[in-house]
Amino acid sequence: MSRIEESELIINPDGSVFHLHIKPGELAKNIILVGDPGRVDTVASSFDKTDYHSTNREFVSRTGTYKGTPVTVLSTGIGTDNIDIVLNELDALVNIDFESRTIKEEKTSLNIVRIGTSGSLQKDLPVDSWLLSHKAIGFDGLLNFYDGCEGICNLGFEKKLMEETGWSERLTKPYVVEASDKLFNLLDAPIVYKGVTISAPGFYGPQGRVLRLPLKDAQINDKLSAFRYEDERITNYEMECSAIYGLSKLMGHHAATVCAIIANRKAGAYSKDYKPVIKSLIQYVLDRLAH
Ligand SMILES: O=P(O)(O)O[C@H]1O[C@H](CO)[C@@H](O)[C@H]1O
Ligand SMILES: O=c1cc[nH]c(=O)[nH]1
Repeated sequence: MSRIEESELIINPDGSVFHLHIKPGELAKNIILVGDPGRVDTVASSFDKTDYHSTNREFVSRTGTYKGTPVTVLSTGIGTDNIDIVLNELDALVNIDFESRTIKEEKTSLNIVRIGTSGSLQKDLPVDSWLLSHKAIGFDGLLNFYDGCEGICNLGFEKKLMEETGWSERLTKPYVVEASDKLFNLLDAPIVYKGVTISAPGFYGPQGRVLRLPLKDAQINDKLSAFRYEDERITNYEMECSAIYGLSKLMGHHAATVCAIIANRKAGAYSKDYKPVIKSLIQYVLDRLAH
């Protein structure tokens, strides 16, 4: 087994991994990812007890138990570039031996649930609802850097999407990846909307928002809302799901994203107060994980 060099897997003097500042053994198998560091204590406040905590940059974590089930909650900050750090370091914590710097023979598979906020692309998908992402479309391009990505992507969906939107050559190629069946089924319920989520590499132009700068394609959101692939439609925008789904699949972890819809882009509406919606979504996810 070849040794991973100091420059490739950076371990801090206290034995924790470079960005997350978490040590092997301090991570639960059930992981909740949130974008906002301020959301971490909203999750951890429901724990029976907290055993470990860490803070570095936007990466804040708490590990404890909820109704006896071990859970780690970790903030990712915004964007799929951060997800590259988070997923690689979470995987390293369980699947690389930090002493010998070698990949472990026996792999651990994590359950990763992202609880986020999102903007709807369909008029009938109201603000303050919950949406579970069956598929994610990465407008960010991150997964395209990893070998084997074609093997886990829906190439037919990608092709039709590029054809129907007149995808510009100047943009990175979109990739389409699925949630883990196991976690999707665990989080599914009649009150939860299901859909296909775009992860955008920005909040404004990349999600079709115009403040002062005009877009290259002013019709992009209309095209995306009208698009259909088999029986599925594109439902919402956020900024992390695609990379979580893609990297989890490549590394052998389970992942699902469930978001509170805080804006309806077609109706021009914004939630009056999304915090209680997120709070009840957190409770819902914790109860499902502890079931
Ligand atoms: O509320 P979070 O989890 O951060 O999710 C959404 O909110 C941020 C943008 O405001 C992006 O991270 C997007 O994905
Ligand atoms: O419209 C929205 C709302 C939340 N998060 C996003 O990325 N987009």
